[in-house]
Amino acid sequence: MAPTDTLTTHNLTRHYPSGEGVHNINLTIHHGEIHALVGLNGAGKTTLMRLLLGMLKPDHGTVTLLGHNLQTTKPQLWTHVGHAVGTPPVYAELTTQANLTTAAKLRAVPPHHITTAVDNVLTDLNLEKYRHIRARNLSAGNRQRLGIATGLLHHPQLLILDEPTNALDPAGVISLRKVLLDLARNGTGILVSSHHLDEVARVADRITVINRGHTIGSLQPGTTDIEHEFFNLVWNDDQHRGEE
Ligand SMILES: Nc1ncnc2c1ncn2[C@@H]1O[C@H](COP(=O)(O)OP(=O)(O)OP(=O)(O)O)[C@@H](O)[C@H]1O
Repeated sequence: MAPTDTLTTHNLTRHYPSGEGVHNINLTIHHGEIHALVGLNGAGKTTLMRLLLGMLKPDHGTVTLLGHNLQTTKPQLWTHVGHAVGTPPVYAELTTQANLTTAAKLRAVPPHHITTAVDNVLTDLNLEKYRHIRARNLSAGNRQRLGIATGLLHHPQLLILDEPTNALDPAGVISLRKVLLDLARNGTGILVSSHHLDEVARVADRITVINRGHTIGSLQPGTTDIEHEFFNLVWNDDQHRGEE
């Protein structure tokens, strides 16, 4: 693992009984980069992210996270990692503010900095007017904003977001884009999955394509016809794998 990497994987593999899963994934996320993961429904994006975060155990392969083997790492390491993968980790009965304060404590934000960290993320993700609303009464989009906010309010060194914009309105997409660019500018390595190629192409430094559980190539964020490039890669991979 180079000092510039926040995360590397080596031949990371997890098979489901159906034969699906992810196979021999070698991935790096550098400090300060936004690395996008794109693929069709069922390609393996969530499975891969869950493996990276220790939510699933691999059959083979390793994950090195901030220089530590994921299997043997100490709990303190997680204070440098943020994520929003799966159901937002929010407490339905707590207000937006109380959820964020709790998340800040769990992520070891110094006590004297918690109020500022919470206020900043409420502003950055336009949640200020929902500060005193219980999470169970938030709309789906605002609950997604809150889930993302709990994942990044401690300015982690590594941030992993699965489909963070799927419930967001255009204003939310723009707010999140700015937040991610600011974090990356300050050194956070970010892995973000999305179905929206145009959107990820605006923020990503690198785009990795995953298909049928394999990483099959990368796309250049500035490319004009990026969708065409994407479908070419997927189509060629499908032809190559046939009925495998
Ligand atoms: N717990 C599980 N048991 C068996 N198969 C699973 C399980 N979870 C996922 N799969 C299968 O593994 C494949 C990859 O699923 P995954 O959720 O990782 O894809 P994805 O790229 O995140 O898809 P989407 O874009 O639809 O969210 C799919 O075919 C899915 O049906």
